[in-house]
Amino acid sequence: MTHPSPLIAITSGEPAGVGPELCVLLARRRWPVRPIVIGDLALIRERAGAIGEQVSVVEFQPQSSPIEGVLEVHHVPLASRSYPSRLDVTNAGYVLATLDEAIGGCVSGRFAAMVTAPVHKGVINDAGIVFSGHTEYLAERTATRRVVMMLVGGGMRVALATTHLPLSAVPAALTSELLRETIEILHRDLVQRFGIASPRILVAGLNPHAGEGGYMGREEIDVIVPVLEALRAEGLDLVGPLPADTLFVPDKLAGADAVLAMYHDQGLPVLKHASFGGGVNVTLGLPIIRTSVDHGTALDLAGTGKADPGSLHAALELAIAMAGKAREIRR
Ligand SMILES: NC(=O)C1=CN([C@@H]2O[C@H](COP(=O)(O)OP(=O)(O)OC[C@H]3O[C@@H](n4cnc5c(N)ncnc54)[C@H](O)[C@@H]3O)[C@@H](O)[C@H]2O)C=CC1
Ligand SMILES: NCC(=O)COP(=O)(O)O
Repeated sequence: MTHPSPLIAITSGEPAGVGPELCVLLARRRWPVRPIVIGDLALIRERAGAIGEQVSVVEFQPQSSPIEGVLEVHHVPLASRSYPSRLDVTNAGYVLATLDEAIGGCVSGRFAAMVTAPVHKGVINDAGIVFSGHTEYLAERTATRRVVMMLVGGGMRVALATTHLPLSAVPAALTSELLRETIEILHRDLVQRFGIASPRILVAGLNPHAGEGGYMGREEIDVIVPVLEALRAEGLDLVGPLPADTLFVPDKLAGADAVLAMYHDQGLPVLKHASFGGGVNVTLGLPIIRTSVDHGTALDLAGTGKADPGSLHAALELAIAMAGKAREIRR
C-alpha cells in the first residue's frame, strides 16, 4: 500500500516582497512531500507571470491527487491587490491569516511542517499590530512559553539566547532562567528533531573576551558560568563561555553540534557570511515544525525573478528531514 505524501505548508509571506515568486519556483523541483503554498491564488499566478515562469497554479483540493509540476495553493484572499515592492498596510491581516492557516494545520496534524517565506515586520506594525517576528508569533499562537531561534547554514547551527530586542536591553534580558531554558530546549531539540544523541554546544560569552575575568563585564561570572555548571552536572556537554570573536574559528567549531550566541548580531553575521542565500531559520521548542528562509522581503528584487530561491529550498529540505525524524519517533 502506498502512503500519501505528507503535506507541508509554505506561507508565501509579504505579498509585495519576493516570497510569492520564490514559492512559484518550488514547482521546478520534484519534492518527496506535497508542498502547499498558503496565499492568494491570483497573487501567486500574477507573480508567476511577472517572472515568466510557465507553471500551472491551481487551488489546493485535499481530496485530489497531486500532479507533478503543478503548484498547489491553499487560497487565503488578499485584502487589497498587491504590487511588487509596494507595501500596503491593508494586507497586514492577510499575512497573519496565512500564518494562522499554517499553524492551525500543523497543530491539527493536517500539515507535517510549515515553512515560511519572509514577512515585513515594519508594515505589520504600521498596521497597528505589534509584531516582532514569526518566532514570537508562533510561540504566542501555540501557547509556548519559550522558543529558541536557530539558524542552520555554512556547516553551522547557531542558536540565539535573545532575538528581536534592542542591544541595550540584552544584558537585562539574559537571566539565569532564560539561559537555562534556552539551553535545555536547544539540547532537547538537537536530540529529538535532529537525531544527535549527545550534542556538544559551544556557548558564547556576552562581553568582549568573555568578560576578561570581570574587568569587561560581569554577566559571564554572575549568570552564564553558574548556569553552564548546573547543566553540566545534569550531563549536558557544554563548552564555554567562550569569547565570541574566536568561537567561530574552524578548530573550535570542529566537533561542535551547535553554537549558542547571546544576541542576534553576535551569531547571525557569521552564519550569514558563510551561507546567505542557502541558510535556514528554525524555531526550536514549538510543538510543531517550522523552518524559514534566512533573508527578508528583498523589496528591491520583488517581481524581477532575480531573487535566489536557495534558502527557501533549503528550508523545505530541512522541514522534510525534521518531519521524517518526527515520523520515525512516532513509529
Ligand atoms: N524570515 C523573515 O520573515 C525575515 C524577515 N525580514 C524582514 O524583511 C524586511 C527587509 O529586511 P532587510 O534587512 O532589508 O533584509 P533583506 O534580506 O530583505 O535584504 C537584504 C539584502 O539581501 C538581498 N536579498 C534578500 N533576499 C535575497 C534573495 N533571496 N536573493 C537574492 N538577494 C536577496 C536584498 O536584495 C538586499 O540587498 C524587514 O522587514 C525584515 O524584518 C528579515 C529577515 C527574515
Ligand atoms: N533575523 C531573523 C529574522 O528576522 C526572522 O525572524 P522570524 O520572523 O523568523 O522570527
